[in-house]
Amino acid sequence: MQQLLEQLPPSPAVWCSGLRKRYGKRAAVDGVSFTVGRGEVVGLLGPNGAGKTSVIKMLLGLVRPDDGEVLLLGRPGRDPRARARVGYLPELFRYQPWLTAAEVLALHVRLAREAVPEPEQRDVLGLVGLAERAGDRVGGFSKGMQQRLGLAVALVARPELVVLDEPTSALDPLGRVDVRDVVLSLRERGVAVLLNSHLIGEVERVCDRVVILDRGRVAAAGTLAELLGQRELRLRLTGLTPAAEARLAAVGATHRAGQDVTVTLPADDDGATVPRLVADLVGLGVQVHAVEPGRISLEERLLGILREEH
Ligand SMILES: Nc1ncnc2c1ncn2[C@@H]1O[C@H](COP(=O)(O)OP(=O)(O)OP(=O)(O)O)[C@@H](O)[C@H]1O
Repeated sequence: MQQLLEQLPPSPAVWCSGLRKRYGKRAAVDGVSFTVGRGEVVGLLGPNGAGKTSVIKMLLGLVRPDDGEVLLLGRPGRDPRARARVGYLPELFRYQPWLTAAEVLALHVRLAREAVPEPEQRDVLGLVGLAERAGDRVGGFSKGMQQRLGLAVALVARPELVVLDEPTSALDPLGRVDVRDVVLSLRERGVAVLLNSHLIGEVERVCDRVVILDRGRVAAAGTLAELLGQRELRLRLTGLTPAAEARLAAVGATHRAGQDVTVTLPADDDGATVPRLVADLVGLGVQVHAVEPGRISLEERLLGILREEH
């Protein structure tokens, strides 16, 4: 039996099915199902009031769903053994103002019952850019510094799943880049991340998959490639010859308007198509004035999906 269990693929980091929550007459969450695989970074997007925070709170057992099931790391969401392996940065939070940053981390390590040695705790403070403030009381921290500390709290007890609710709302542009790097390094280490953010560019840069909520329901979900569809390449070229035109057509459907040429890139492009095409065009005597990706942005796609729904 044990052997059989070991052969099973690891259960997803998050699995939820049919989640529902009503507040009075209003359905805040109305049948939401999705998964976050191990080591996967999934973005939760949607307009204000779509139900994102309610979903996150139900996943973490902080709000009791009216209906639906949650499994975290293969265990029921309310199981403390599952919760101990989950790092959470809430949307709104306050740490004890009389504690220092290092003391807040030590407290959360104790709460998670994980033996994280002090140097490792200090490294986590360094990771979020608070190394020099470890001994300072949290009461004197700016909002952005509190948010960085919140991120450190979410990371410190070696979680297998990290849930970040608006992790960069108080951060300056540099801080946002730091958070992006943190998320990417979590993914590299096989830690799953569920990220709720209004910053679509941020989601687009770090997420493998996106779940779009609207009025309590999943309006769309998929990988960025699935949601954004086929990619295009826009080129500005002069000196096109029939041979160069044939080379362009070999990549995919082409559309030409004067010097501007649009080519559809193959769905399985491994990143080598564009540099090879440009090198070949130059080799064929074409002058390449501009090359730019023509993929629609996640923001455009999100607005399109939400408009269709309303
Ligand atoms: N404790 C509560 N009592 C009453 N209504 C609530 C409560 N929590 C959430 N709601 C309602 O549920 C709906 C979803 O709220 P939720 O905070 O989950 O949205 P959200 O997508 O996280 O929004 P935002 O992007 O503005 O943070 C809203 O209509 C909100 O008013």
